[in-house]
Amino acid sequence: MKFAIIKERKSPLDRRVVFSPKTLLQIKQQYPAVKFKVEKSKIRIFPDEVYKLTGFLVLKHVADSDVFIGVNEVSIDSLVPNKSYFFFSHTLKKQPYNRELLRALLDKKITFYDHEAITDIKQNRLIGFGRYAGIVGAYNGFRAWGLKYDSWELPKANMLSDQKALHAHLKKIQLPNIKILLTGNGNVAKGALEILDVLKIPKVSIEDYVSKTFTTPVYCNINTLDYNTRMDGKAKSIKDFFKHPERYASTFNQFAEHTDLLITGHFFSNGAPALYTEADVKSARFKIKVVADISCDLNGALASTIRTSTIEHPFYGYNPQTGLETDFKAPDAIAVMAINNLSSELASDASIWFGQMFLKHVIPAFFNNDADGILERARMTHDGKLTPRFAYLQDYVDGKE
Ligand SMILES: NC(=O)c1ccc[n+]([C@@H]2O[C@H](COP(=O)([O-])OP(=O)(O)OC[C@H]3O[C@@H](n4cnc5c(N)ncnc54)[C@H](O)[C@@H]3O)[C@@H](O)[C@H]2O)c1
Repeated sequence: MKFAIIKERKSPLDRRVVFSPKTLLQIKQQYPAVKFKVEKSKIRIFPDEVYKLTGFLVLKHVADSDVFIGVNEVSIDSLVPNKSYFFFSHTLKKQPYNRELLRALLDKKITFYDHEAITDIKQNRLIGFGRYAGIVGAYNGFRAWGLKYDSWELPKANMLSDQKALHAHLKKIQLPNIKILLTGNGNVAKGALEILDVLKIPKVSIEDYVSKTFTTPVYCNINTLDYNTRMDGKAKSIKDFFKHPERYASTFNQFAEHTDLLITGHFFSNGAPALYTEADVKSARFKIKVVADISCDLNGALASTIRTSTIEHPFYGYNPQTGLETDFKAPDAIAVMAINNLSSELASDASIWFGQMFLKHVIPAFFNNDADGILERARMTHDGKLTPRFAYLQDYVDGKE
C-alpha cells in the first residue's frame, strides 16, 4: 500500500498536515510494509528537509500512490481518478460551496473517506482538530476581552511556539469577576475546558450561574438540552432532538442575561433553533459582550456571527441595535471571534495530535481488514456512488437541495 501526504492547496494557506515526520517514522516502525511519499510543500509547518532527514521521499509528483492524505478540501483539478483520498470535504452538512467537489469525487470514481466521518461504532468522532480549535478559540476569547477593555494584551496564538507558551501568557492575566458560558461537550468544548483549567476558573452549576453573583470569575458548561425545550411541552431527549430539532425552541436567553463571555463548542445541526436571534440581542437584558464562536456556524445559530473572521483579523464587532458590523472596541459592540480554522494557529501541536489519532484509529484498519469497520463507516464515495450511509447526500449532489 503506497500512501502520499499531499500538500495543502486551499486558500488561506494552511500549515497543518496529518503526519509530522516523527509520526510517519512511528508508522514505518509499526508497519514496515507501508510506503509513504511526501508531496513537496513550501508552507507545511514541518519543512520538507525534516521529512527527508527522517528518511522519507519528498517529491513534486506523488500521483502514483494509492491513498492520498490531506487536511483541507483538495482542488478538483488535482484529484487523481480511481484513487483513495482522506481529507475534510465539508460536505456532510450539504455545504453549497463544496457540492462540485463531491460531484468530482463521484465522477472521478474516487474512494473518499472524510476525516469527519471517522467514528467508532456509536458514531463518536475519533479524530479531528476540535481539541486544538477549543484551546485556541478559548484563548482568543480571553485575548479579545483584554483588547476590548484595554485590560491586557495577549499575543496571537500563531506567534507562539506551542501550547505551553500559550499557557504561560494566559497565566499572567488578571480576570475580572466575569461569568463565562461554554456550550458543548465534544472535543472543542474539552479543548476550551483545558484553557479554563489553566486559568483556574471555578465551575458553577446552572442554578448558581443564573441566580448568584460571585466574587471571582466563574464558568458554566451547558449542552443542547440545557438551552432547548420542546415546543409542545413533552419530555425532551437528545435522541429526539437529533431527529427532530424543528420541534424545539431555544431557551438560551436565560443564560445570555447572565453571561459576559460566551465560548461556543456545541454542534449545531440543520433545522435546530438559533441559540439567540437578532431580536434577542436587541433586548436590554442581553448581556454578552464577547463571543468566541468556535462552533462558527453561519446559518443563524448566533445572530452576532455575521461572517467568519481570519487568523490575520480575528475580531469584529456586532452592533446589536443595527445588526451591522462595527469596531469590536465600540462600547455597545459585541466582540466576535469566528475563525473557522483555529487549530492552524497552533499548527505544530495540532498536527502532531491529529496524526497520533490517525495512527491509532485509522492506520491499523489497512492491516487488519478493517476489523472495526472504521474505513467502512468513513467511506463516503466508492466506484462513482455514495455509500449507503451517505445516500442522504444524493439530492444535494443532484442539485435538488
Ligand atoms: N472553528 C474551528 O476551527 C472549528 C474546528 C473544529 C470544530 N469546529 C466546530 O465545532 C463544533 C463542535 O465540534 P467538536 O469537534 O467538538 O465535535 P464532536 O464531534 O467532538 O462533538 C459534537 C457533540 O455534538 C453532539 N451532537 C452530534 N449531533 C448533534 C446534533 N444533531 N445536535 C446537537 N448535538 C449533536 C455529539 O453528541 C457531541 O457531543 C462543530 O460544529 C464543528 O464544526 C470548529
